[in-house]
Amino acid sequence: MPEQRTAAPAATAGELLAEYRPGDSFFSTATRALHGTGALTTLDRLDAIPAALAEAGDGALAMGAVPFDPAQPAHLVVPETVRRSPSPVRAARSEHRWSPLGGQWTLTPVPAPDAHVAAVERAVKLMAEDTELRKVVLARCLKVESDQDVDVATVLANLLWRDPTAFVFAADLPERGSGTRSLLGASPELLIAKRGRHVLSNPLAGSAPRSADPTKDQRRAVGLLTSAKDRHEHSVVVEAVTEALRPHCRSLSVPAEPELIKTATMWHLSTRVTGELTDPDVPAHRLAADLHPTPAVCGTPTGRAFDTIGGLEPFDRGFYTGAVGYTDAAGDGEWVVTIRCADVAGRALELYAGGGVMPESDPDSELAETSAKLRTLLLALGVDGAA
Ligand SMILES: C=C(O[C@H]1C=CC=C(C(=O)O)[C@@H]1O)C(=O)O
Repeated sequence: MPEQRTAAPAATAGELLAEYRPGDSFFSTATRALHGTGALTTLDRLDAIPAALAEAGDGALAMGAVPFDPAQPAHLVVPETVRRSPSPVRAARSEHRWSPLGGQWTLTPVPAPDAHVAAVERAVKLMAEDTELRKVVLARCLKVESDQDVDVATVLANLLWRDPTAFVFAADLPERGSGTRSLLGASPELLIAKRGRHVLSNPLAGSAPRSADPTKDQRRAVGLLTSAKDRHEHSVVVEAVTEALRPHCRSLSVPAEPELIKTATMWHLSTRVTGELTDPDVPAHRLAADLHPTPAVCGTPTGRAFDTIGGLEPFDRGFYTGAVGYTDAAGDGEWVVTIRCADVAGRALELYAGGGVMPESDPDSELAETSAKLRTLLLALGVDGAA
């Protein structure tokens, strides 16, 4: 295999965005961005990354996406060329504007909103009958079709413009028919970041929609922070993340109380779990695989929740609620939870949003929460419809 080429760094993430073409890989955090073009090789398993990177040179990295179902193939690429931008991505906001996408849109919810409410009711009933089942994350899909090909680069730029501190990504996916297929999103949730000995995971769970009215917005934030149901939902995820990281860490720090974080559309309860690895050679993707799927996207206990989701959701999640990110040749990397995302091919997009269902969940509020979460992508498309 030829070695991966590292292009001269770009001054800004906006410069990288301007070079992005469908089929490329893009990943940005609040402080830096990466753009991969071409493919030296593609891989369908995370554990194939170290051997591929050993052939691709000292500074090489692999990028890509892992589906929700760990038994399904991943789609990872060792790009031919990687270009980085080390500057804060926030700057990208002043560099370009939100751009409209042309075309007429048709929106089809799958399942219909009433059916999602019924699925949540069913999950609540299942948890009442079987108290071992403590949490199930139920999602819905919104099929969005345009009368023209979707301009993937503009959707990506709009996502970054609205949420410059989110983890904004574009990953190439295996084609369904003809043409490229991409996974695009702006996730607020860090599954794992690993640098040398240090690891950070930032589980989120417990949500409230933002409001344009500042007083209402603040009230919702305080309501979330003091909600017993949301704090319970959050603690289940923190517990699972801590348990998955503990065997790898010689020290682990877990704040006792969650804090609030906000995206352009949502408030979330957030906990930053930090640790020091016993073995600094454990690569980032291995930690991601051990953490995935957390109860932020699946439930507790994992196997029971996974089967319940299979019985209640009328679609295959595919790459939604998987993980997306990169690992470099040193084993360092960042993997985020694939939420607030869309699977795009040609004129069609599939948008997804879900929420953690607890024994005390209110089904109508769960539906409203998924509608609010879908707005991340709808705003990037410029679609102003009720989801
Ligand atoms: C599953 C999703 O969100 C997860 C992440 C943050 C908060 C969540 C919640 O409050 O339910 C979910 O666990 C999604 O956005 O589709």
